[in-house]
Amino acid sequence: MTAELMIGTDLAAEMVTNAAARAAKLRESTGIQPCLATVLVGDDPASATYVRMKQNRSKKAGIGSRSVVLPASTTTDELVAELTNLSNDPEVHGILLQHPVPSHIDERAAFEAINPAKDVDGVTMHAFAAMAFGEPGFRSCTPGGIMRLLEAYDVPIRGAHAVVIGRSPILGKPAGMLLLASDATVTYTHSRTTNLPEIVRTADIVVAAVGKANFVRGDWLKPGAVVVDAGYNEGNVGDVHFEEASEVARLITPVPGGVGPMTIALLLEQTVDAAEAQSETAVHPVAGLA
Ligand SMILES: Nc1nc(=O)c2c([nH]1)NC[C@@H]1CN(c3ccc(C(=O)N[C@@H](CCC(=O)O)C(=O)O)cc3)C=[N+]21
Repeated sequence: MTAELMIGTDLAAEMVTNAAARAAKLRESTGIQPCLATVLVGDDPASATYVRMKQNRSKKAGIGSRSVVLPASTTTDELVAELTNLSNDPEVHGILLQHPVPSHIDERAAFEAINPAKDVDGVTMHAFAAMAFGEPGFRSCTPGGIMRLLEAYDVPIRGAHAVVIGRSPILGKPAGMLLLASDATVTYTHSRTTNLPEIVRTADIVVAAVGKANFVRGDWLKPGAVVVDAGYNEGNVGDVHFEEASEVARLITPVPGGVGPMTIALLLEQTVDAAEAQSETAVHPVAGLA
């Protein structure tokens, strides 16, 4: 092991402490209790575990949570109706629809039913455009968390070659956009990419977001590369073969304790951002869009 660890746990704890303090202040000054609604469709046990983790962490930070659990047979229309209700509910400030939803549901249509002012998980087209244009706004939580981690470890991004492995709508694709907005040279790779190891070998920064355990091998890496493992495979296993990679990389995120806690910390931070913004625009929460 020669790489230094990029640890998310401590930074995430600091972010959650700050979010909790802001939540308490908002409560005292306005009586508003920041509230995150989570929506889980179907009964995938891993998804249920993640949602529970998000709720527990919210509660500890003094952020209220509302849990909506819908059967796997839920239709797109029914899910859209539920998300529209939450979007119009003045007591809910942030909405998280757990991904993935069952395959018969049009996930994009569901995401777009989330009021952009409450899109604290950064899943709408509105949020994506803001990330792509480098404008302020809610970040997809894992990509946003990754950027905060890279900043905390002073990783140079401008001019660096970042290779993103994976192009999912809330992970790989926005991660690449945020890196591009910070002046990285970004290469997107995915399941149809040919010569993947050769491309990864040219990367200064690798973001692994494919959802395949131990997929990225040590000999795919340029010596001294910065490796961000955004994988969350069964048993807390990342997308990067950690032991091999840590012999070659300069900096690497562990799994667990790397990107995961940053994801949840950003979710809570953005929920408080949303509650603060909505407290100032009580009638039309979607400032500028109403
Ligand atoms: N709309 C949506 N937004 C998401 O952000 C989202 C999602 N859907 N679907 C599922 C993935 C997965 N995800 C994780 C968050 C935290 C950890 C995490 O904190 N993991 C701990 C280990 C787990 C533990 O502590 O037990 C760690 O890495 O240290 C993992 C995975 C968010 N996701």
